[in-house]
Amino acid sequence: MQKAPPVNPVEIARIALKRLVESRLPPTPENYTQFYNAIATIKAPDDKTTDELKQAWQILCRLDDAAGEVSNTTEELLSALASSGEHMVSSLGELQDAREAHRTRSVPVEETHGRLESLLTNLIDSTSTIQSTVQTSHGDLAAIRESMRHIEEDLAHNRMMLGLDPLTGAHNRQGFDHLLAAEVKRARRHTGKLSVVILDLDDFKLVNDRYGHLVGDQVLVHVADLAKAVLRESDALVRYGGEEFLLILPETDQNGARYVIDRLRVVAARTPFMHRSERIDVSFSSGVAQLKDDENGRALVLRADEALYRAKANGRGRVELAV
Ligand SMILES: Nc1nc2c(ncn2[C@@H]2O[C@H](COP(=O)(O)OP(=O)(O)OP(=O)(O)O)[C@@H](O)[C@H]2O)c(=O)[nH]1
Repeated sequence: MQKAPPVNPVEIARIALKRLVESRLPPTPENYTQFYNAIATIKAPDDKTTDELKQAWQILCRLDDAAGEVSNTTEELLSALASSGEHMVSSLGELQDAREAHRTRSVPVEETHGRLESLLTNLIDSTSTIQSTVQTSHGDLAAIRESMRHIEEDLAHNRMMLGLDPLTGAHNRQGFDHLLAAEVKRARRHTGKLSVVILDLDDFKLVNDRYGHLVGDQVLVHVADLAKAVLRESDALVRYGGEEFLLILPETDQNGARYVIDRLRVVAARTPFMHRSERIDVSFSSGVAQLKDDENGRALVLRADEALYRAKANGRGRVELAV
């Protein structure tokens, strides 16, 4: 699988930093800006597939919202119809009583009596027609409500699949924005603790070159599985780039995040990927950032990315904490 082209400023900033490190220029703001602008110009988001995916994602979210609203409205309609149905049944009874009372009273005016009786009969007829319509609509709406429930389930499933990377089963970039925004919000409401780790496999190109892309893919799946085993239920694993993963760690400070990385390193060393009885060891570099007050998700990820590139520049296989 090829690395997706950059689609947002964080991605562009990430590549700019990488190129800056590779070119061995001092990381001054001027140099950074120059690289950023150059890359933003060259690598504008032009990948149709990614754009289409993004649109499909947005449509799905909107559809999901709309389905929720229709479902609520239907529910309200159902209860309104049920109560007005009850109303009609009781007025029907009242009308019948009135007709009965009128009949039993000896009213001499025959004509008035006749008119009144036919009026009451009409009223009874129309009320009973409305009542049977209400009954039919009630059945129809109940059926619509049931199919809406199925659509909601399908949409939820599609949205989940759209947010997952098909190779590793980790969340993909599409699902990531949504997840991170939700976790930043949650952190603000609770303890405020949230850390993000970006993890990049070292010299992964060598694995592909030596064993082929398919084996490279299997190694990526292996690493994702190890990460999933190490993470808590509430943590999220994102396939952030080709051979890059991002961990969202709620309720976790920098030290906790570092602990998670160390655990993953130990587990990866103990459980190497085996290819035809040959051991393929993977090492990774990582950058950790803990959410600051008044910082948004993008800025948090950018700081983790900067830390990652320091880890790469300082010799690989290491973890660096963001400043
Ligand atoms: N098999 C496989 N390889 C991938 C995938 N996505 C990216 N890659 C490969 O990952 C490699 C990344 O290479 P580089 O960016 O040079 O990084 P690296 O070799 O890991 O070296 P450093 O990151 O600098 O330590 C390339 O060979 C990509 O083809 C994928 O989905 N499957």
